[in-house]
Amino acid sequence: MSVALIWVVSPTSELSNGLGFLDTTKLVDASKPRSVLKSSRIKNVGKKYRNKCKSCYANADLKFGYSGLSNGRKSQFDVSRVVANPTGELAISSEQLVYDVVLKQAALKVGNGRTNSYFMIDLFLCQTVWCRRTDELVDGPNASHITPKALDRWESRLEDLFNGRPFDMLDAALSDTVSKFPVDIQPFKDMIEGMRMDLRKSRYKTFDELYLYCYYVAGTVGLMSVPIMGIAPDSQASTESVYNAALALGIANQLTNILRDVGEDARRGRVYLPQDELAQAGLSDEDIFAGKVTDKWRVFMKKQIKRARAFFDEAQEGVTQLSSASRWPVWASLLLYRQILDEIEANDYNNFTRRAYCRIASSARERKLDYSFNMMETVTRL
Ligand SMILES: CC(C)=CCC/C(C)=C/CC/C(C)=C/CC/C(C)=C/COP(=O)(O)OP(=O)(O)O
Repeated sequence: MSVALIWVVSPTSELSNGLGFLDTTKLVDASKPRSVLKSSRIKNVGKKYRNKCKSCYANADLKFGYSGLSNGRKSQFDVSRVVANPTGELAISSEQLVYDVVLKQAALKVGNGRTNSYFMIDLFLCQTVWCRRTDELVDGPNASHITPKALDRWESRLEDLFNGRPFDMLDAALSDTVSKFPVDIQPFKDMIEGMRMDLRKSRYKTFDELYLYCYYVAGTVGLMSVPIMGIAPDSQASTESVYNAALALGIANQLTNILRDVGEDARRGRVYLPQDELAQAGLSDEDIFAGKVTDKWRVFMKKQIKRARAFFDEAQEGVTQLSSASRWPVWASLLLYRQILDEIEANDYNNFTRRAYCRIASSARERKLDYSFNMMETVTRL
């Protein structure tokens, strides 16, 4: 089971118009028309987000007052979540907006994961197959033929399968899963939106923009997974905090992927790094295309790695709350994926021409991963 889940938790996927936003939503510009969804979000922003606590967000430098899941809940609406967009207008951060989806998911009843393990693998596979097929649309062999229209068709197929009208056998398997578990369509739609974003965009001005992309392509997978994995019956944690941790794991994985693949992405003309942070570090796209490891690059990378680790830390707190059947494989995947960050460091931050791999457990002890192993042992005893 563990092996299956380790791979199950690796699809790349993404969020949509369903979320009601594509770029940061303006708080103050009343002159432009907005959708009803956007307006209602804006109205509720103080109420809805005042208990939100994450801070591994925004600027890797400035906002590392990170406070995790179990502490640091803020009693006031967090002003630091309101960011200024490049034109100087105040806007709600992507993290705030994504959190709205977390709250929506958390309101659905989650089971305790007391399901036959093989059955659970089947369910995961259905979901993973769908994520993989979605990802293949923009990353697979036919990617150059994929248009926004094709993604629209994929989305209506998704709606059909959620309504019990699957198109093919694979859709039918997922259709069956979503009829048995409290799985919401939103993260699935949002993943398709991530594919749309990938079609139209190859640069991210700020971390806020990148965060949204990471939610679309990976955070969604975390949200989709919780209802199937289930929460431990004796867990004292709130459902919201478990979803938050799942979201954080998706974001952490995607940020890690991005840092690992800088060179590969640059060769495809893509830079998934916040442009403003590159500029602050005295770097530009040209430096990335040149692919030279300089001191400036090392400093920049250290901050990016620190941020990714903060998301892993946040995720870690939620893993122990999962049902016992899901805990171990999620832990294993978290530890293995986080190791990629160590590998980037070990490669002296050369992620232009050297690919960082996560080494498999057998060599872990020589690689001084005793800590990780102790953690795994602890978790399996829980
Ligand atoms: C922590 C709690 C409470 C629950 C866990 C919830 C889960 C399973 C979260 C994991 C989410 C996840 C696996 C997101 C996908 C992340 C990602 C970047 C996958 C990379 O996919 P590929 O495209 O296959 O990567 P490669 O580029 O290596 O091929």
